[in-house]
Amino acid sequence: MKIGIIGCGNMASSIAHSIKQSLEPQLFCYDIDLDKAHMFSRVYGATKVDSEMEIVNNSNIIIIAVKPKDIFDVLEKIKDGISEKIIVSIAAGISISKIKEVVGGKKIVRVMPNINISVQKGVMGICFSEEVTADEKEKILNLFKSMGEVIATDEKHMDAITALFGSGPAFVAHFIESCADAAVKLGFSRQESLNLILTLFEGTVVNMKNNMLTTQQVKDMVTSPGGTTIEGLVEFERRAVKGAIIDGILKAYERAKNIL
Ligand SMILES: NC(=O)C1=CN([C@@H]2O[C@H](COP(=O)(O)OP(=O)(O)OC[C@H]3O[C@@H](n4cnc5c(N)ncnc54)[C@H](O)[C@@H]3O)[C@@H](O)[C@H]2O)C=CC1
Ligand SMILES: O=C(O)[C@@H]1CCC=N1
Repeated sequence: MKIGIIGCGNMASSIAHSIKQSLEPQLFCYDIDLDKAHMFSRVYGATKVDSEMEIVNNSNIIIIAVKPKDIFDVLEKIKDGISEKIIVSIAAGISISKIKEVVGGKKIVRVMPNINISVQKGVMGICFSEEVTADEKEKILNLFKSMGEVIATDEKHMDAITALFGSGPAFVAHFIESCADAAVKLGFSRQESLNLILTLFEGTVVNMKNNMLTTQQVKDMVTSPGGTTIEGLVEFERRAVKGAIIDGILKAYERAKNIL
């Protein structure tokens, strides 16, 4: 499989790291920032090329991993070489029809991954333009399934997937950080706090999954009448923490719908 990557930033690195764990693709890379392309090629064993079009000429699958504001520039540069090749866009909020406005009726795949793909624990949304054949869909689905859980979906759900799962790692990190700050406030060192809180999160997730526990069951098991936990939960409710988290995700969703 020949995979070309245009834009060698955070997501491209997560994708390359993940692909290298399970598959043996031939990787090609290009970035307008030459240092980034150089570093990427060294770390992931990718062949560095000198232009967007060279990526297209060398690859069957072209992953565009630039910021949404830069994608149309890239599409303009490659549109005449795409032909039957598969274009994969991971840009937030950029629809297949917007991409088609530049490149025409080509084989386009829109994917919304998250950084957790680098440890094969991503949650990804994926949708296809009608030009992509059933065989090609299967090939692309298998590629991304090697990086985590894939939701093959109607494009109308992609902005919600962006808010929930694309942005999700940052939201989870924010909650982890809040707990670690509390631990520091209570006298634990910063490093110790982070490690302990990570184990708290990991342990809770594994416990819930292995024992098929609902959130309510966990809360009931932990919360003693008149005890410590209810004090914390009541304060969270008083401060509307749950509402704030839901509103934050909805803000991210609105932004995904209006990214440009
Ligand atoms: N960071 C994340 O967690 C996620 C990001 N995304 C999407 O992935 C895309 C990339 O995001 P990041 O990796 O975070 O950005 P980034 O800023 O880390 O990487 C983008 C790279 O594109 C390069 N670039 C810009 N214009 C270029 C061009 N014309 N040709 C070649 N390279 C060019 C930049 O130099 C940079 O290295 C965005 O569209 C974003 O919406 C999607 C899901 C999650
Ligand atoms: O913040 C962003 O716009 C990108 C899309 C999803 C995660 N990061």
